[in-house]
Amino acid sequence: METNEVDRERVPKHVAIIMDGNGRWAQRRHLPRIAGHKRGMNVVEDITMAASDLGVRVLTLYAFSTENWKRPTTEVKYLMSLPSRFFNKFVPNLIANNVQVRTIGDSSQLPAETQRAVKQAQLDTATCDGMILNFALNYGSRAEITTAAQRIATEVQAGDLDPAVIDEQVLSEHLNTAFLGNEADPELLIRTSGEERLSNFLLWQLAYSELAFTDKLWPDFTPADFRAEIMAFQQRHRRFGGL
Ligand SMILES: CCc1cc(N2CCCCCC2)n2ncc(-c3ccc(F)cc3)c2n1
Repeated sequence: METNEVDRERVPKHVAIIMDGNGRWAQRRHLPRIAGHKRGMNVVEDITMAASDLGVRVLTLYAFSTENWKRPTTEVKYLMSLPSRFFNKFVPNLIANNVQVRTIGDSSQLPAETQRAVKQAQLDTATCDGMILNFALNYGSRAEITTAAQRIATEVQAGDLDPAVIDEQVLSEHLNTAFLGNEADPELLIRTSGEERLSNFLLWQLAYSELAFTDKLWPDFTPADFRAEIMAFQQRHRRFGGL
């Protein structure tokens, strides 16, 4: 049965998004690339509210990859100012909607001001027990898995871990997403701008996820587009009287 409403009983618990197309959006309008990133930041708040309203438990957003350092210095500098801009503008609304901010990735390499803003936002929202808004910052999945392997090997070497007990659960517990427990693996990945690649994002966690690719550029992605992706996900999982 087709429907034009989201079934709130079957909303994916964890949704991950690769927010692509910001530079292209600006170029099509003969604007500087950073105009696309600025617009994209406002879309982050719109989609965060839409996801929270639908009852999504975890929303993971790929904000800055380990590969993004290769971009022009001026663009990286602007990107690194966005967390502060985001929180100055949206923290009151996040708290009003009980949204908790978390991050994954190696934040130690970010500028001090960026780290400060992110740490402050996590402190300000630590008691919120609604949706978790999880920013992937200076994140790379292969680096995450490599670090997990190194940590497991160190525990074995120290005699704290028997190699015989190393299973998928043990590896998951050593990933950045371990704090998400049973909700660490996204049920749905959305990537905007028409690119159909994972780009070193959550490679372990996405093993069984539905992958949705839309041609919409991130700055043009609306709450209605987000709800349409959730409905499409539910259509893929529609029950025909079975389990
Ligand atoms: C650090 C790069 C970056 C880029 C970026 N863009 C640019 C590229 C993607 C589209 C969205 C806008 N956003 N948008 C929000 C944040 C943000 C990150 C952490 C945080 F705790 C709060 C907000 C952000 N961060």
